[in-house]
Amino acid sequence: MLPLRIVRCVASTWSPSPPSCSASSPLSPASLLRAAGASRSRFRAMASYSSGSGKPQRLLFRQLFEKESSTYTYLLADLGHPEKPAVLVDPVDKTIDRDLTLIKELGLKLIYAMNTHVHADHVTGTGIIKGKVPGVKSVISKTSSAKADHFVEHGDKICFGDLFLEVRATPGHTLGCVTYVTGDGPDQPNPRMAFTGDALLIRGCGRTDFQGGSSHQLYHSVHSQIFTLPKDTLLYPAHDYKGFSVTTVGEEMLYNPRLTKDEETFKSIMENLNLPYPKMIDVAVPANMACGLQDLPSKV
Ligand SMILES: N[C@@H](CCC(=O)N[C@@H](CSS)C(=O)NCC(=O)O)C(=O)O
Repeated sequence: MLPLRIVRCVASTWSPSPPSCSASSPLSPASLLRAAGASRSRFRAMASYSSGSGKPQRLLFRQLFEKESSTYTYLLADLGHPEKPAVLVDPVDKTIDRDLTLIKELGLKLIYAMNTHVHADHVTGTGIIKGKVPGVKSVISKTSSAKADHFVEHGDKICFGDLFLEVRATPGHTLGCVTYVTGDGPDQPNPRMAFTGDALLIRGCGRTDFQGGSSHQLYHSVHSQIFTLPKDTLLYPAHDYKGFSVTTVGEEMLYNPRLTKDEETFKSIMENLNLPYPKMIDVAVPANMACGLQDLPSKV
């Protein structure tokens, strides 16, 4: 377990011209913060898999679903980098083989298996992935107090190739929840994309009745860290129970039935959800505090 931070930004506000990254040596600060210099003509040859503006994008993006817990896992990779470095956000133990087969078929190099928070309804796939793919590092927020290889905090950047994700602290569903947001810059995905975990669900939000949850914190997290993103930012939650797959900041600011209300009304809504505890909570939380069997021997 290394206390190594992935990249620490000097301030919690985002630079308009963020540094570019490279995954050739993912943990070296020099490669993580390499000055922008990649050839734009190289980008034009890349296939576009993201829902961008028509301009060819270097991001490969896949939304993957685990149906028992209604969990979304996200695969992102930099196709513009020779190694095609990739990250998985919120992998689930039950769908690891599917995800790793896809990564292999697409010729990607998985470097980080990341969690938005300590999940209560399913066991994360990060620990088992580490055992199956040598070199993959697990990532979770420091505030979560869970085990992982790397702990991130608000303001950090997680680089894969020349793309990166910003870390935004969005506590409220749990104390350690973070939202990962694609970078702000000319060669980063446009529109931006935010992986909100359980902080913001489509037309809903994460419950706040256990794991250090707080409706006060969640209200302020969403309003200060998610609703301040550009309105066309695509929002991808960790769960959906209604058949939705993606939303936008603008859409949720208009139509989210909880977070469009004033804070007192929001608190009252959250106090009266009356949801049963997740079926797997007693298994999932202890396992996920160890990042899902973090220290399994390799080649499980
Ligand atoms: N029935 C499911 C758990 C459903 C649930 O509680 N979902 C959580 C996110 S996973 S901890 C939640 O925050 N839901 C908010 C909502 O409004 O539904 C199970 O037993 O696993």
